[in-house]
Amino acid sequence: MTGGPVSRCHHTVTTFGNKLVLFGGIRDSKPSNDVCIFDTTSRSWIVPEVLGSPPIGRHGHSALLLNEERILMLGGQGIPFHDAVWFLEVDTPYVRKQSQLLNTTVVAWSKGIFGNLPRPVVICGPSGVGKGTLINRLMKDFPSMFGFSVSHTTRQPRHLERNGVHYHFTERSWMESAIQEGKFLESADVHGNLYGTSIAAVESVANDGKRCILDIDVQGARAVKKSALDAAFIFIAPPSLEQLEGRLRGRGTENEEQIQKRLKNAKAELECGRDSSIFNHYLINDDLDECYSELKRLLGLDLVDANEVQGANSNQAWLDSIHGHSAALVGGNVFVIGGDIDPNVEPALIIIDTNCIVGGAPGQTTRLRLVLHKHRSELPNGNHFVKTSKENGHL
Ligand SMILES: Nc1nc2c(ncn2[C@@H]2O[C@H](COP(=O)(O)OP(=O)(O)O)[C@@H](O)[C@H]2O)c(=O)[nH]1
Ligand SMILES: Nc1ncnc2c1ncn2[C@@H]1O[C@H](COP(=O)(O)OP(=O)(O)O)[C@@H](O)[C@H]1O
Repeated sequence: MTGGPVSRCHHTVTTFGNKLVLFGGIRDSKPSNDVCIFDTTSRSWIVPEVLGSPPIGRHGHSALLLNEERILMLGGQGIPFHDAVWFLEVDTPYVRKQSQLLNTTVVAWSKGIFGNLPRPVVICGPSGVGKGTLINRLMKDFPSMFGFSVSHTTRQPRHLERNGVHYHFTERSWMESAIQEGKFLESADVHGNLYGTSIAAVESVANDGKRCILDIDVQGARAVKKSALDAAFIFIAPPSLEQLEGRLRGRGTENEEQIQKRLKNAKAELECGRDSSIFNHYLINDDLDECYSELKRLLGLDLVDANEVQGANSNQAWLDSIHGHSAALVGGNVFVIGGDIDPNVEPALIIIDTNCIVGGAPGQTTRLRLVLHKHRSELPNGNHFVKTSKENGHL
């Protein structure tokens, strides 16, 4: 509890049950991204635990509660189109679970995306099967399309492995407390070391508009399957255990004891790979080029020229820097009226459909849909379109 948030202006306040959720505004002359909650029953302020990577600070945005579970934050001065929609989850299953775990009030950020973002890809398979080789090739051929989820691990770095690129190499005690604090999407003991995917790792790839690739073990795959992350699961198997052993030895990164441990674990992993309730696809990495072609086919890349792939959503500017507008919710449609989109562009009417949204924290919220976007000159009766539409009974 505190005496209340620092004074500000151009923020929003949204009602949620008996609480008021305050977000953003100009604070100390800068756009803010903090979240404060006022409990109207106890008349006290709560500073919640905020999960997920937050949006950059904003002011002049609008906020609407959807389905009594998440607040849609829209626009803000100087905020580009691709960053204009964010959701602050206040009572989703994820938030409820994290609140229980952390025994405090929790809210969680999730970025809103128009249309479908390709699903993240989970790649699984025994040590030495060629996962890293295939993923490296994919990242090299399609750098603007894929981003690697950099896991945390307590294992020692190998020669040429770089901290923050291949893994975040970490102390076990640090990682265990971060897991307790809910910062990890999943974590598992693998071959005697702790590995885990942080929520920040997945979000940072998704926030760059890229398709996230996760290289995780079968325990991790099981946990991700149960999470809100709507991923595609691919298992890579070796042609035989003998060839797997040959590749592991050939790589020369493990000692004999570690090789034996990895080969022993490989048998159970290979059985799990056949579990169609987890894995959508099962690939055998015999000939590397063939396996890579098959992987590309599964990911819909077989007809794509690697040189031509660009980032998503680059030319949609209709929500660019919208601020000072008002927004209202009718049947899952967000009606956005007015607002300074650009000093040279007149206010508009925008309708955004939220009925089909999927995903959410930890990760993005996708399938927002633009229903209508009109400039003022295109609306009936110019200046008075709100009044006129009320009279007409529709917007
Ligand atoms: N559950 C989980 N497994 C991971 C994660 N990162 C890597 N792994 C798995 O841990 C295992 C060992 O990885 P690594 O030490 O890099 O050895 P390698 O697979 O032999 O190259 C592999 O099966 C990886 O897929 C993670 O974040 N979570
Ligand atoms: N299809 C293949 N045929 C032969 N060797 C392969 C093949 N795929 C990968 N390799 C080699 O096997 C070793 C292990 O591959 P790696 O990508 O490190 O496996 P993982 O990431 O699954 O542990 C590497 O030396 C790699 O060059």
